[in-house]
Amino acid sequence: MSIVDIQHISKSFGSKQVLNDVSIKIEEGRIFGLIGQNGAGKTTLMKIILGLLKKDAGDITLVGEKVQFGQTVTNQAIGYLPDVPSFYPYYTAYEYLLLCGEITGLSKKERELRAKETLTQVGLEKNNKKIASFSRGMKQRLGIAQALIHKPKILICDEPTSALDPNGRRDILKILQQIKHETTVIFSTHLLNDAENICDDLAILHNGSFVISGDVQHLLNERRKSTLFIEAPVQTLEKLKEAFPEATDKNHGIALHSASIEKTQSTLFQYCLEHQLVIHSMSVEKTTLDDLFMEVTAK
Ligand SMILES: Nc1ncnc2c1ncn2[C@@H]1O[C@H](COP(=O)(O)OP(=O)(O)OP(=O)(O)O)[C@@H](O)[C@H]1O
Repeated sequence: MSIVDIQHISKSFGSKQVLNDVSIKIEEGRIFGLIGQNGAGKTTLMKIILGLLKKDAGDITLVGEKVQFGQTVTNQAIGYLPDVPSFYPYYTAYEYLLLCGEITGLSKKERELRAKETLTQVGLEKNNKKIASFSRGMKQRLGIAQALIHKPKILICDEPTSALDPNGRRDILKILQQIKHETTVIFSTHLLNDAENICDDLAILHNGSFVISGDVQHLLNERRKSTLFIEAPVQTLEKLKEAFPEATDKNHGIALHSASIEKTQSTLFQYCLEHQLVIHSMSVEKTTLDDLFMEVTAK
């Protein structure tokens, strides 16, 4: 079931058209990656979903309700983590979440419970220090806890990993993966590796339009490459190069290009068996999100 339905959204700033008739349905219980280069319009679209920015045309339906600019009814279903979240530095994480819970209208008992639950979700439950001493990664995790305090159906994160080191990024991606069954995650990024690691679905925004969208694994499988890599002892590689003259050297093995990977794979296996050749590994070159992005944005 789609939890967010974006239909024919357009938005310009002066003469600059940032979004040009974009439509997409976002499915419940999945992680949706909104991918695009800097300035592609990701934040603009997120702000329109949040009712914080006026669209020029189109409609957005969120959990069955139409999003209206300036009205916050639909935001009860959303938790939002801006790209640079700001906090009161002299609070502890727990105190800060109690305050957020109060602003959201939770009762004292509910906010105490939710503050503890969300801190556990983001791995900050044992931290009693003031937020001022937090690393960027800890602040980002606290930002997620704050966005989840009212148990939203959707979490929108704007570039949540962009400013983090590898450990901080890994922590955030892990949290997003853990919560997706309860909270549909929409996150924007230009870090293709992060998107490939955790997104179920994605859409790539380029020149104001979605140039491609869909299930990530499906999109990558559709573009499966036609190169086979073989790693083997030197003697085997030499014999294979004689038998398959089209093979080229690659790293510590050989690469074989073929229109029919399966056929080549089986011919090669057969050849190795017949000649009693040992191979270490045989793999099909993987298409990455980076490859896909380059392909669809080059047009
Ligand atoms: N309030 C505004 N007034 C004028 N131009 C704006 C405004 N907000 C955004 N823009 C322009 O719209 C374009 C898209 O901006 P947006 O912030 O949505 O991109 P983004 O994909 O989120 O980029 P980034 O990854 O750098 O955050 C940019 O060229 C930006 O300068």
